[in-house]
Amino acid sequence: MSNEKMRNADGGTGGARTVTSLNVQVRSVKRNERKDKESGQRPGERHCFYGHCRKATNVAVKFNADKGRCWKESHFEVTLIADTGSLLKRYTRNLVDEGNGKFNLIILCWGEGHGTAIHDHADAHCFMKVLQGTLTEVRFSWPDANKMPHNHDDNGNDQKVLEEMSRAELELNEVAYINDSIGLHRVENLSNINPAVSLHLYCPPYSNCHVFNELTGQSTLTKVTFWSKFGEKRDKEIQSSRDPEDN
Ligand SMILES: N[C@@H](CS(=O)O)C(=O)O
Ligand SMILES: [Fe+2]
Repeated sequence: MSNEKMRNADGGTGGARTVTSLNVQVRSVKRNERKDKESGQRPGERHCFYGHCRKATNVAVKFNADKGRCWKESHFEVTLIADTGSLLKRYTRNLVDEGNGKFNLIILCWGEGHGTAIHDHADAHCFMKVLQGTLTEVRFSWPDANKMPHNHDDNGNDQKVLEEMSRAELELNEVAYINDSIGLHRVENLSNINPAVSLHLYCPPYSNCHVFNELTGQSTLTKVTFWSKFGEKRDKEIQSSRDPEDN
């Protein structure tokens, strides 16, 4: 985990609703590219991402989606309308930019105790940076009936559970990276008193992923949804559909 995680010198937040400072650099891209080649994933695709906040609520992201040659710059107004308070039962996913179809930039707002189910990332690269609070990331191996540790259910029956690979606390300004070749994960805000906010970049964007039952390894395909898009709250009906955070 620590190899994929790095601290940034500056950055910070001005509260749950507005991003006031952001500086993300992912220096492990080369290593991840190599991994991808080894695992045969997405041949020919290379991705690299960094963001820099020029002034409050403006985030510029340079994103390379074309083999390291052509840099595309976009500017985003990042206004968090999401409420991280206890009235919402689960974290909210707020789409900031669709990157012309190349990536999704999303801000996640986590109330106290909010967390995801164990999930994959639909073969996408996932970068995340903590903008406020602390998040805990637990990584799991993909289910493999031959390797999964055994446990006993309430009736004493033998069952195979997902294997935990690592557990890490991601603190303010820390950055993490995961893709499906690394494994599955669950992310949680374990604090009882503090909300958390994180910035996520998914490349390519995806609209479905799998959630996994920790006790059996069984997976379910799940649609991912947004609580808000471009600063506008989405319909209640859309928000209430099943999300990866539903267990
Ligand atoms: N990948 C999750 C959030 S995470 O921090 O695991 C999602 O997009 O909802
Ligand atoms: Fe995730």
